[in-house]
Amino acid sequence: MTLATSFKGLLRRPDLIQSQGYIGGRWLNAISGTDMAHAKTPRHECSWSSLGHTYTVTDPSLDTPLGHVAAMTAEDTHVAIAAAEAAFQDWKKTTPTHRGAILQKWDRLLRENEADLGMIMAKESGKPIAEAIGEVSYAADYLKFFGHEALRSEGFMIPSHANGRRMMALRQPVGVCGMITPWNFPIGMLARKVGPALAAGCTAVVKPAAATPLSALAFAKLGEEAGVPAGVMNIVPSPHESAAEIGRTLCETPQVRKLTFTGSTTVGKQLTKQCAATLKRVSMELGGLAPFIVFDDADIPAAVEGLVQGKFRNTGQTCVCPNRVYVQAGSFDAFAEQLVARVAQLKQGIAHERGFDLGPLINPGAVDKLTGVVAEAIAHGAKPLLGATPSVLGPAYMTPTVLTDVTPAMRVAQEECFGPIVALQKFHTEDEVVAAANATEMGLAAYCYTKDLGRAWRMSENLEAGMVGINVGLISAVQAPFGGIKQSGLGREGSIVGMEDYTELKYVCMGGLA
Ligand SMILES: NC(=O)C1=CN([C@@H]2O[C@H](COP(=O)(O)OP(=O)(O)OC[C@H]3O[C@@H](n4cnc5c(N)ncnc54)[C@H](OP(=O)(O)O)[C@@H]3O)[C@@H](O)[C@H]2O)C=CC1
Ligand SMILES: O=C(O)CCCC(=O)O
Repeated sequence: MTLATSFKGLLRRPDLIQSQGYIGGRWLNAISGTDMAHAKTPRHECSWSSLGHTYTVTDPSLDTPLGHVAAMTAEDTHVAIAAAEAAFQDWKKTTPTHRGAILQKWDRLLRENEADLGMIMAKESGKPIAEAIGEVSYAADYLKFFGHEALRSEGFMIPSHANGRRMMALRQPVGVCGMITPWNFPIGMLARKVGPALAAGCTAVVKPAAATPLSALAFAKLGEEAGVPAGVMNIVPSPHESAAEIGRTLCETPQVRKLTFTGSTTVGKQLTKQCAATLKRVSMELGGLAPFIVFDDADIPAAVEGLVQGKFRNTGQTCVCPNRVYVQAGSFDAFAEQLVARVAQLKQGIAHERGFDLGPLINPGAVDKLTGVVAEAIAHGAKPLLGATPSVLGPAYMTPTVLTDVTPAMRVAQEECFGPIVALQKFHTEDEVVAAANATEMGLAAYCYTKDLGRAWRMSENLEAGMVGINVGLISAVQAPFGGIKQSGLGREGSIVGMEDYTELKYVCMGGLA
């Protein structure tokens, strides 16, 4: 199966499908690399050809291969870093207006091609097509927002401590930035990192997730058309087997001055350690275990709807998805009943076909892992109100599942469950639920439904999370600072602070003045 055949008739612009990496403004095959024919993961099986190493990208909806993409390695990454370092010398000298205009054009190109980009994303990631197109628009919003923010990266004057001196702080770009992005938001997370980096005058080397290189390469293709100069953004697609060596290269190469990562906490910690040797700046957007708390005084139908929107976004594969649902005893039964009725209405099917709310998970392995978590919960006393049965749709599908009688010790309440599982726990008092919600090392998002204004403020202040939704289940927005506390991450992306991590503040003291 070739990429051209897989996408035949599905795209207005078939040229958005790129199978080569993008380095120094050129579309390149993998240099060569190790012989990956013996790679352990059959889903990313690699092959050798005159075109260089390639690996297979899969459609999780149909469980079929889509085609082959360049299997780049550390060797290609070094070339990309050198290209980014060379490009930085000119890019940092361009005006913010110039950089902003390129980002604005890129924003427009993303919107013009949203149907094609959505299709590419739906095919390789299994994200339902309407949601995938929504993500393209979300990504474009980041480019637009940081296109404007480029003009606002201001330093400041400092009142001098001595006559004849002037003191100021300049904002300057950090330099080459390494970026490692996940499969669950294949374009959104790229735009959230590349937008502020380029706006600040930095250059980038991106390692997209193995499962979703096509979205990243199509994004780069439109960046090229928008006028992003050669070497300013480089994309190094690779199979999972090369992730560790590429990650280490980005972390340990001194010319890379910053690393930004979105993904699991385990990998984030490893990358942070690897960055220590060169004392690199790091931004980490890691796993969540979000509590979703419903008080008796809440609008129960609104809370049910908020939970369904938040939990089932991207078929439950979002770091801010509610993971532990706490409902107060007085409304527990009504909430559970309404929830089950609502979840039963969700339609699941082939991601690139219209009309489905849920798609497959990223791969059959993810289904196996979550099936084990659900089975363990049931073995320890949890009761399925819905689902918990194998899907007939294919190996990467998981039936939407609602469990009750969940206890804090169960894995379903302890581990980030990237899938369509709702785990219900009952609580009695505000103090009890705040303690339970905070009893974790994770602190990304938290949600609370209540009509009591005092309680809304207390919960906003007492929940240990980087982001809190009160009476709302979807909180992501380009204007909002996105990020976690505790072991959910370091730094904030998006919003008016989103460029700070890509700039250095340089203090200048000028003496000998009258
Ligand atoms: N916070 C979030 O938004 C996300 C959280 N997760 C959580 O992590 C779980 C596992 O998902 P998974 O995709 O494996 O997440 P990972 O953290 O493994 O993957 C995220 C990114 O990191 C890369 N990566 C993997 N291993 C290394 C490494 N040793 N060094 C450098 N980069 C590496 C991946 O590349 P490659 O794809 O080639 O392996 C991908 O680009 C999910 O079930 C979910 O719980 C996952 C994705 C996003
Ligand atoms: O799950 C993630 O990796 C990021 C969440 C996307 C968003 O809500 O902005």
